[in-house]
Amino acid sequence: MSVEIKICGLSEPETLRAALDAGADVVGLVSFPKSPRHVTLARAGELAALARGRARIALLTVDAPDALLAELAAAVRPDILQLHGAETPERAAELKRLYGAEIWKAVPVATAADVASADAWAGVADRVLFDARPPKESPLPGGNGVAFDWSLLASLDPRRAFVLSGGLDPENVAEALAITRAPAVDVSSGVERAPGAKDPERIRAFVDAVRNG
Ligand SMILES: O=C(O)c1ccccc1NCC(=O)[C@H](O)[C@H](O)COP(=O)(O)O
Repeated sequence: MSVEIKICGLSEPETLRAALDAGADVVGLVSFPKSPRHVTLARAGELAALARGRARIALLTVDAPDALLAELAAAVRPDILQLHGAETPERAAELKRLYGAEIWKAVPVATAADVASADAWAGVADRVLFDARPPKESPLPGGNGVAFDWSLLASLDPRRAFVLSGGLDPENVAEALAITRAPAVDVSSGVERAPGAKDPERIRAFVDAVRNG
């Protein structure tokens, strides 16, 4: 089966189109004001309208309050809610009920125990997204362009619905897939020319590296 590709942190129509044209399966919109990839409510709605029907849309939030989530969900109509904060399984289940979207829960990984902690999300998260632990000085819980030790995932059942994330790029994704046999990959910094500025050429190179090694 082909590996699912998510390009995250798209914030401009031009680069969103590049991701869609390259064949991304999922496009991610970040609502987190400290992020260089943050999109306003209006921009999120505009980008979602461009993507709808061509790729699934992931809305990424970090402990967003109810009122903001309701506004974002109305504007974006996300297929996926990707949670990067301290959400509990109960909160995630509530959001799934409210918005009828898949839940992808980011789990930061540095050790085997971190990977095992993902079991707490069984039956609640449709996917666990294994991401690197953010560097101490980073204001961002994700999107830091940092990889973790991929061998920590090597014994996971590839039939399990997980997403490999963190520090992937066109140059390393084939090796990451060979080690983890991940059914899906997620990238942000690795397809940028500067923080928040996606590079269409690197987006195409990433998709090509996943599809063709
Ligand atoms: O991308 C951001 O700026 C961001 C901000 C706040 C929470 C999460 C964020 N990104 C999460 C993602 O889904 C990234 O794609 C994932 O962490 C991988 O990022 P990268 O290592 O830069 O490829």
